[in-house]
Amino acid sequence: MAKPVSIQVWNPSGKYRVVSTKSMPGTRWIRLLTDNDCRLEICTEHKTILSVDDILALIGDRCDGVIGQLTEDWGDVLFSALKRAGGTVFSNMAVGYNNVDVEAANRNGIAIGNTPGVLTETTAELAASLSLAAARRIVEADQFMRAGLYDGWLPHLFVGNLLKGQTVGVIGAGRIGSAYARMMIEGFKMNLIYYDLYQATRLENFVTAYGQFLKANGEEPVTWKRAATMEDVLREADVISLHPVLDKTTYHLINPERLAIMKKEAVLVNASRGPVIDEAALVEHLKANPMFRVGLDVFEDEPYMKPGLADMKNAVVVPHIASASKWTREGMATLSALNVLVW
Ligand SMILES: NC(=O)C1=CN([C@@H]2O[C@H](COP(=O)(O)OP(=O)(O)OC[C@H]3O[C@@H](n4cnc5c(N)ncnc54)[C@H](O)[C@@H]3O)[C@@H](O)[C@H]2O)C=CC1
Ligand SMILES: O=C(O)C(=O)CO
Repeated sequence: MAKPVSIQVWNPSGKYRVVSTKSMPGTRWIRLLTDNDCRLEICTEHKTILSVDDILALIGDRCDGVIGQLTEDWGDVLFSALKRAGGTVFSNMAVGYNNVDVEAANRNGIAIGNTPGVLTETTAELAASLSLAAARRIVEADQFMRAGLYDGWLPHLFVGNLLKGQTVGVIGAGRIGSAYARMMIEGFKMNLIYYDLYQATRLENFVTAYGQFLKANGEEPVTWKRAATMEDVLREADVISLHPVLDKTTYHLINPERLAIMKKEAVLVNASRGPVIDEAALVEHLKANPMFRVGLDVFEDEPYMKPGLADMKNAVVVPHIASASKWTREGMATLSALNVLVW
C-alpha cells in the first residue's frame, strides 16, 4: 500500500478528477480545468522528484487524467494504474518525452500530450546564452571579479572566441535547433552547418535570404550547408549546439571518438537531454583540452554531474533551466491543462 501524499484541492465538487504531480506557474491552467468541471488535486509534497509509488498514491482508485513532469518515470506500472482508475490521458509538462514509454501508454489506451512550441524561443535563447558565456568565459571572469582578483586590464586576460564570421553547427535542426541557428546567424553573422535526419528547408531559405540581404548592404553574406554526416558538423563548426530528441539514435551521440574530431577551441552546448553526451568522456576531454569549452543545461544523471565536471573552469553549467521564462512556463502549464481537456 503506497504512502499517502499531500495535496491541495481545487473545485472539490468537480466531476472529473485530474491530478497534477507538481504545482505549475500561473493560474490560467487551474482556471481552465476548474471551469471545465474538473476537481483538481495538486501534489504539495516537499520532494523534488516523485517516485512511482508516490504517483500511484496520487492516482488512487479513480482518476481521469494526470499532468506530470519530465523527472517522472511514466511506464507500464503508472499507465496500467491510471487505466484501472478509469483514466484516459497523461499530459507531460515538457516537449521532450523520453521519460514516457509511449508503447506502454498505447497498450493501456492512455493518450499522451506534450508541450511543443511555447518553449522554442526561450530554450533557444538559453542555448545562445550558454554559447556566449562559454565562448567569452563569462562565468570564469565573474568568479575572478568576485574573488577580488582583478587588479587591472591586461592583454591576455580572459581571452575567448569571436563568433562573427565563424561557423555555427546545429545537430537536430527542429523547432529549437532552427530558432537557435537563426539567433546565432542574425545576431553574430555566423555561417551554418547542420545535421538532421530531415531537411530544414525553412531554415535554409532564411539563411539564403539573409545572406542576400547582407550582400546587398555591402556585408559578407552568411552561408548554410546541410551536412551529410554528423562528423562533418563536428569537424567544421566552431560552436556546436545539440538539439535532437533523446532516443536510441542520439544516446551518447557525443562520444570520445566524436570529441576527438572537434576543433581544439570549439564550444559545445547541450540544452537537449544529458545522455546525448557521454559526460564522463566529456570531463576527460575538458581536462585534456583547456581551450575547449562547454555550456551545459542538462546532465546525464540529473540532478548529479559526473565526477570532475564541477571542477572544470572550461564548463558553464546551469540546472536544466532552458525553458524557464515566465511566459513559457505559464504557456507550458496552459498547454498541459488543454492536453487533458481535449481528451
Ligand atoms: N533543456 C531544456 O529545458 C529543454 C530541452 N528540450 C529538448 O529539446 C528537444 C528538441 O525539442 P524540439 O526542437 O521542440 O523538437 P523537434 O522535434 O522540433 O526537433 C528535434 C529534431 O531532432 C531531429 N533528430 C531526431 N533524431 C536525430 C538524429 N539521430 N540525429 C540528428 N537529428 C535528429 C529531428 O529530426 C528533429 O528535427 C526535446 O526533445 C527535448 O528533449 C526541449 C525544451 C527545453
Ligand atoms: O520541455 C522539455 O523537454 C524540457 O526539458 C523542459 O522544458
